[in-house]
Amino acid sequence: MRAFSYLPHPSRVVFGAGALQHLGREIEALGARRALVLSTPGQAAQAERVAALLGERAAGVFARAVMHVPIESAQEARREAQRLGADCAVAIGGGSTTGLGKAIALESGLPILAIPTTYAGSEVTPIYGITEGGVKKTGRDAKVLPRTVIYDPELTLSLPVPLSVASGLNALAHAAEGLYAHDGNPITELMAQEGLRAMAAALPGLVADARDLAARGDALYGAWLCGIVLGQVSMGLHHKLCHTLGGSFNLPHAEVHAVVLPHALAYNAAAAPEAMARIAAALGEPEAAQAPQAVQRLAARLGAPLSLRAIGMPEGGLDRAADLAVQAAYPNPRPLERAALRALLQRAFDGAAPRG
Ligand SMILES: NC(=O)C1=CN([C@@H]2O[C@H](COP(=O)(O)OP(=O)(O)OC[C@H]3O[C@@H](n4cnc5c(N)ncnc54)[C@H](O)[C@@H]3O)[C@@H](O)[C@H]2O)C=CC1
Ligand SMILES: O=C(O)/C=C\C(=O)CC(=O)O
Repeated sequence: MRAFSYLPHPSRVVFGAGALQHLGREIEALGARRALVLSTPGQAAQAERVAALLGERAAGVFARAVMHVPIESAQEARREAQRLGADCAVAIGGGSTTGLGKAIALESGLPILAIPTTYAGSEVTPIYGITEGGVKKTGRDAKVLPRTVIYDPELTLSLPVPLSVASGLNALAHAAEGLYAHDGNPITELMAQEGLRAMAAALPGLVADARDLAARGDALYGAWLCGIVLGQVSMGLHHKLCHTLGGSFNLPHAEVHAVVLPHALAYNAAAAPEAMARIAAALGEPEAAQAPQAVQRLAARLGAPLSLRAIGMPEGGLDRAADLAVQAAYPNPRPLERAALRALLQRAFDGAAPRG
C-alpha cells in the first residue's frame, strides 16, 4: 500500500427520499435562527416551500442566483443577507445556487445548509467561483464548505432529463479526473470508482423515466461521491478546459463537461493507464484503452450533446481557447501541448470520436 494523507471535509449529510422533512431539525442543530433561502428564479417555488418549512427561522428568500456567480449577484445577495440579519444561508438548487451561498459565506463566514437538486457536487466542496469582468476566478476556502447537506432525490424529479444527463456527466468528470490526480489516494479512488459506477448505472433509468425515484436516488448518491472527489483532489486538463470554455464563451456548464470529457480523457489516456482501467471497469467496458470511447458512447446513448458546435461555441474561438488552456500551469498526467490541445478542441467542436 502506498503512503498517503487524507483529510475528510467535515459536512453532515442527510440522505433519502423525503429527507427535506428534516430541515427544521438540521437548522436547529446548526444553531441558526434567521436563514436566508437562496435559489434561481426558476426554483423560486421550491425556495418558498423551504421558507415555509423553516417558519420563523426563515429571514427571507433571495431567488436571483445566476450561473457562474456574477460579482453583481454575489454583492446583491450579501447585502440582502446583511439587511435581513441572516445567520445562515439555505441554498436549494444546483451549483449556481450553492455557489451564491458560497459567495456570501466567503465574505461573512455564514454557515450554509445545501439542498442540491442537480448532480454538480458543489455542496461537498470547499471550492468557490465568482465571475468578474467576464473572467471566472475559483478558489478553495474551508469557510464556504456547506456545514449540512440534505440530499432528497424527490427534489430532483423535476430536473429536466437533458439537464440531468449533462449534470450526471459533470459528476462523472470529477471522478474520472480524480482517478489520475497527482494528490489522489486510495480512499478518493474508491469513491471515484463507486461514484462513476453508480452514476453511469442510474442515468439510463432516469432517461427512460424521469420520475424513477430509485434511479434518481442512485444518481444523487453517485453525485455525492463524485463531488467529494472534486473537493478532495486536484482536477486537471478537463476541468481547466471546461472553465475556459464556460467562462470565456459563456457556454452552459454541465453541457460543456458532457461534450469535452471523452476528448480530455483520450488526451490523457496513454499517460494514465491505471485511471483508464478503473474508468472502463466502472462503465462495464472490458478494454481499458477504450475508456474515452465508452464515455462518449454513454453520452450518445443518453442523448447528451456531443459537439461544442451544438451548445453554442463559436468556431472562431477555438484558437483563443487553446491559448488560454496552456496559459496557467496546472497538474495533468500528460504535459500540455498547444497543437494537440487545439486538435482536441476541434474534435470536440465537430463532435468527432475521441483520439489521443
Ligand atoms: N464549486 C464547486 O465545487 C462546483 C461549482 N459548480 C458551478 O455550478 C454551476 C453549474 O451548476 P449546475 O448544477 O450545473 O446548474 P445550475 O445550478 O445553473 O442549474 C441549471 C438550471 O436547472 C435548474 N434546476 C436545478 N435543479 C432543478 C430541479 N430539480 N428541477 C428543476 N429545475 C432545476 C436551475 O434552476 C437552473 O435554471 C456553474 O457555475 C459551475 O461552475 C459546479 C460544480 C462544482
Ligand atoms: O467554477 C466553479 O464554480 C468551481 C468548480 C467547478 O465548477 C467544478 C466543475 O467544473 O464542475
